[in-house]
Amino acid sequence: MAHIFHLAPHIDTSPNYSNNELTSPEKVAFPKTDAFRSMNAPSRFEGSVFNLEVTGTIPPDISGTFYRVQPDHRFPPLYEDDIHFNGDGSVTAIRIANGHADFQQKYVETDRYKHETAARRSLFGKYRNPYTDNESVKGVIRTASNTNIVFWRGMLLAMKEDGPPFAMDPDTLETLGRYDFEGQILSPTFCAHPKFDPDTGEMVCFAYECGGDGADCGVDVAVWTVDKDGKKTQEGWYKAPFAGMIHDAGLTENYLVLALTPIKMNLERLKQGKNKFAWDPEEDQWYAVVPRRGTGDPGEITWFRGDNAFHGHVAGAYELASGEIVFDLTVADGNVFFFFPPDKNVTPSADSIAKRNKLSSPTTRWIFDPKAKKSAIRTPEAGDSDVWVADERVKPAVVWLTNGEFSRIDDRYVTKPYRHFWQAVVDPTRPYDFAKLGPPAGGLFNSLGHYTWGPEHYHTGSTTSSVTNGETKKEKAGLEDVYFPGPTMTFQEPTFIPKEEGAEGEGYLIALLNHLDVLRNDVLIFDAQNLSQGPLAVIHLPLKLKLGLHGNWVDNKDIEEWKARREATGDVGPVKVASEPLPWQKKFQSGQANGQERSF
Ligand SMILES: C=Cc1ccc(O)c(OC)c1
Ligand SMILES: [Fe+2]
Repeated sequence: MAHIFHLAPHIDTSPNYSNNELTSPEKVAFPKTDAFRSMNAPSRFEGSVFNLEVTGTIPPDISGTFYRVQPDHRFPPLYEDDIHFNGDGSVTAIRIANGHADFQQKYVETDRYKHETAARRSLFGKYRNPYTDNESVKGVIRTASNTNIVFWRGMLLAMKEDGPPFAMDPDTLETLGRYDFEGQILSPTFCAHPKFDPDTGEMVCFAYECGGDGADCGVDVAVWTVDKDGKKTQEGWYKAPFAGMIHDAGLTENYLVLALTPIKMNLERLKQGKNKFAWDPEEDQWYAVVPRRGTGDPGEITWFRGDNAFHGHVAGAYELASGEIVFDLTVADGNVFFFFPPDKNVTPSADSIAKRNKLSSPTTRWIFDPKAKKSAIRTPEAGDSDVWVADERVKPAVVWLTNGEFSRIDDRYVTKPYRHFWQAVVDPTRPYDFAKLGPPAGGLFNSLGHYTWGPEHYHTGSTTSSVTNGETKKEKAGLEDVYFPGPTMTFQEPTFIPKEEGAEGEGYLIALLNHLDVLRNDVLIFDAQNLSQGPLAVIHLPLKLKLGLHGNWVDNKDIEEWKARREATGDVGPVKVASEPLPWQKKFQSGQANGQERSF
């Protein structure tokens, strides 16, 4: 009898691509590339699993939900060489109470999702490149909402920096709609890393490439504060020195620090249907110190520049009594985004060989003086707008060779001196079963680390003098507590679960574990200050998720309190989603749009 694969050989052998482009929308074979292999093979699962299997004991005082988001392409991409970051946002909820855990997962129903569902195929093309889209979706918000999922005033916001957030119901994961802060924020782009001030309840957020239709490769940057009652209280519009990526930020009592990474957009390249970003190995890494209560005057920002490097994620940030800002993040010494190599038209001399596996990514401490002497410069990209740059280039104050990424802290210490941080760690000295597994999808994050800054780096309120010395200290700057699970496993980003009324760092750490051999995930829970003893509980998922980006823990008390406030009879009432197209869409509809000419 003929085997099904002989009757329908295309399932196995014929990818539905020719010349890199999708040929037939009816077939559903995904590319056979690394972006869709191993842990990142398409999953597309939506649903729930009640009462997950557990080994060990989930501490009974844990009561809340771990929300996280992953890119997970719903359909084969229009281009065979598509990247993981272009996948549709799929949100996972691990709900924990009384020692039990339940699982739910659902896609964010963005405008992109709705159009592609109706067509049963991909319509949006390359990562952040509308010139590669199907004609039928010109003028549609293209964000996949796949990078972060945060809890804000009783709703979940699914975020990606290329578009506005989408609001979801924390209980059902139903998508409520696009969220525009009740008409207060109408920018075409937003951020995936808003910061929450634990003292004031404010959300401080930002956007880049936000001056046009969200795809103009421009230098506009905006910063907003929304107070705890949802009212926008501050807005400042600025120009960056060049059109680069601003992915993460740090918040102190008085400043937002933005990290501008030398990975650059280019409109000509975009119009040619090519990559949005290209690594520029000849450009500096930049930081903008922006006052939280600023107005948009270019002189109120101080830009700091240091030697070329690639920013990872921010651990903590705070101000010293001297007024200087301590800003900690991982900084890699080369292009982490190997899929955005240098553009030969921009940097002809660049060495384009991907050397990601050799990158070093230490936790790097900078000390910025907001009162540093600065001068106005002009750049071709910023045109006739002044960019105020500190006269002295910056060097790291401390370089701690932690070799990880996805730094997290106890979020109650955002804006404050902190001692503890956690990372997904790359430990190349540990065994990895390469023969069986091939290259590790997403990177060799084979360990989880807990780091405690030593006494000389922990700045209690009494620190008054400048700690800038111009000399970079390369050192083990504190205690290292690392857990390695075995040669067939990697971790995703960890998230801290605070103990009620606990001191800084007192609580648990939750993280997804990837089993690369059997392609399945577990959720591990650790004593946050003793990772090396191993997990307290292993929650077994019966399926493989994808490699996600970011997640956050939400206490059940907050979920319940806001649920009551969001009832029709509650003091706040139901979430009000956007009711009108964004300004750039209205312009597009009236025919004045920046041209997105390319058609398919
Ligand atoms: C660093 C992560 C990062 C930056 C930009 C993105 O669009 C993204 O999508 C998942 C992820
Ligand atoms: Fe991020």
